[in-house]
Amino acid sequence: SLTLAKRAGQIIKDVQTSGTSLDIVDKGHNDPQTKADRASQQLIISNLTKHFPQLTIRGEENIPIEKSAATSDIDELIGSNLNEVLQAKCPNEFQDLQEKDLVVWVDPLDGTREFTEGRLEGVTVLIGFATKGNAIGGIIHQPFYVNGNEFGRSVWGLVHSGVYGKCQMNSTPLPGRIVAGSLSHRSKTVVDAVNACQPTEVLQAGGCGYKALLVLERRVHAYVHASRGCSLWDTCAPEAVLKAAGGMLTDVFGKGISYLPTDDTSVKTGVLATMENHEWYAQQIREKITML
Ligand SMILES: Nc1ncnc2c1ncn2[C@@H]1O[C@H](COP(=O)(O)O)[C@@H](OP(=O)(O)O)[C@H]1O
Ligand SMILES: [Mg+2]
Repeated sequence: SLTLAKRAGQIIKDVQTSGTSLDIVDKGHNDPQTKADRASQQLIISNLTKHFPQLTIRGEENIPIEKSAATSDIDELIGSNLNEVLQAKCPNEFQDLQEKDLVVWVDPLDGTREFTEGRLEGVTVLIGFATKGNAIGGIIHQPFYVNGNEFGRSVWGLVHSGVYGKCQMNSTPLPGRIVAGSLSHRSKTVVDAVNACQPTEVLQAGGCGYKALLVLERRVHAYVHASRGCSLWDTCAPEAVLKAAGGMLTDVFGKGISYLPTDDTSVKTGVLATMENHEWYAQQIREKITML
């Protein structure tokens, strides 16, 4: 999956630099899909299915998956990521997990609105793993990340094991109370919930995966999205990565999210993510907001 997330990121970059039409399909209110979303999902799901046919896989895009999209160059690339992956210790409780016990939630391109508008930092590829309804592992790949000579990065985590890849935890305490909120999906309730947290600063940014990285690296104190708009593929990988680092991602009222493979994939009670003081934020929101 790490290999696939990186390769999908390259496909997204290739689409962006090709300068050709993004072939945008409007999936509904403020929910675009581009050819990069479709190609990324084809690649990830066809290859995962080829290697692990018994997995339950749910992807954001409603497209038929073609077996021919699984290519052998992926098999060769997997070797180059094995060392990185094998450094992680698999916790005892997951050692007996079988393919059929896992549900994989795939967001092939999180932050599509930002992608179409050229705000590329917020674009991520998200692959999350759940068992018995709980998020246990996840990859957040950020194809347009730039840091010196580094272009693109993957951050991944396994609950009770740790967080791996390229992330830089801010070690100095962050002043004030900085709350990250949506840039492209703002309603009165979304704004009210952010304000309920008494922010000293609000950072509007695109993408659920990107905002989870802001929380993880302690560039914001909390990510709050009081909307019914996020889906399980948006939150599974971010939740697993944050939990692996000792943080939390729940609905805005502080209640856990179930990742069982139901037909209804929307996270109807919003998203709250923090590394500390999670319950305080949930309490502030509960006092001001009763329903979304
Ligand atoms: N009100 C809403 N309507 C539609 N989609 C929403 C939404 N709120 C959040 N989302 C989805 O949640 C993800 C993060 O949103 P945001 O950037 O506003 O934080 C985006 O995923 P995708 O880009 O994968 O479609 C977006 O589509
Ligand atoms: Mg998404």
